[in-house]
Amino acid sequence: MTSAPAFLFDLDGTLVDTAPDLLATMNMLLTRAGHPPLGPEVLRRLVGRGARNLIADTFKVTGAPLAPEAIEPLYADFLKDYGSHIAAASRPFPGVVETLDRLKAEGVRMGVLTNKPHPNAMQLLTELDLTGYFATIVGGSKYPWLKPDPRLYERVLADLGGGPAVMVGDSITDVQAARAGGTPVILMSYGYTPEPAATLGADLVLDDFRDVPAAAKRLLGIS
Ligand SMILES: O=C(O)COP(=O)(O)O
Ligand SMILES: [Mg+2]
Repeated sequence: MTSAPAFLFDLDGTLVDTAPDLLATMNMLLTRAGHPPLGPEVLRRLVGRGARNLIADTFKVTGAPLAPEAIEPLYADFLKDYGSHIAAASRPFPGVVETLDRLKAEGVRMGVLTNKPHPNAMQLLTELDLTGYFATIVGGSKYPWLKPDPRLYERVLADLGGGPAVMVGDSITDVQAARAGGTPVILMSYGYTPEPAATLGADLVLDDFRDVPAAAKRLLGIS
């Protein structure tokens, strides 16, 4: 038995730097529609509220907001294109794999809770050989809710067997989800968010993923 808490990890901007392949897909959709491409810094401000919101926001910042009925066909194109190169350039952030290895060796329960469409999340984690760390993986289209809906958080906590848990993410939806679920939340400073992570109300902001296990234990008062 371990005294460690369970961990719920966000995916994009927390475990994996997905910006390069997301950028390629968004720029394909934009240029095909006759709009200028986005730069990486703009994209990094828009990721985190699911693919449909990413499509709507991406077109909005190019000066060409979409009619609501235009989003669904673009979502279908997004899934197809993104799935064809999802891990071409996307890689785990520094320290992620070694930390997951360590936590797994300690018998810690871990899950992924992401607003990324569920098939994309499964494919990405499979191609990067990361699925084996997680007892549960919940992507944005698995249930009819996105983060920060508390029903989603409850499901994932239940999947992990209850008990103390910590959310590790990069954006405001991660903070709101954890608050609704009553668990502490750590944000990674290198992630995707329009506002600096330090302003989002997390219990702690970390620069290095390797510091997550010790910080989580401190937050929960576990030695
Ligand atoms: O919005 C997305 O597609 C990814 O979001 P995530 O940060 O919840 O993984
Ligand atoms: Mg994120």
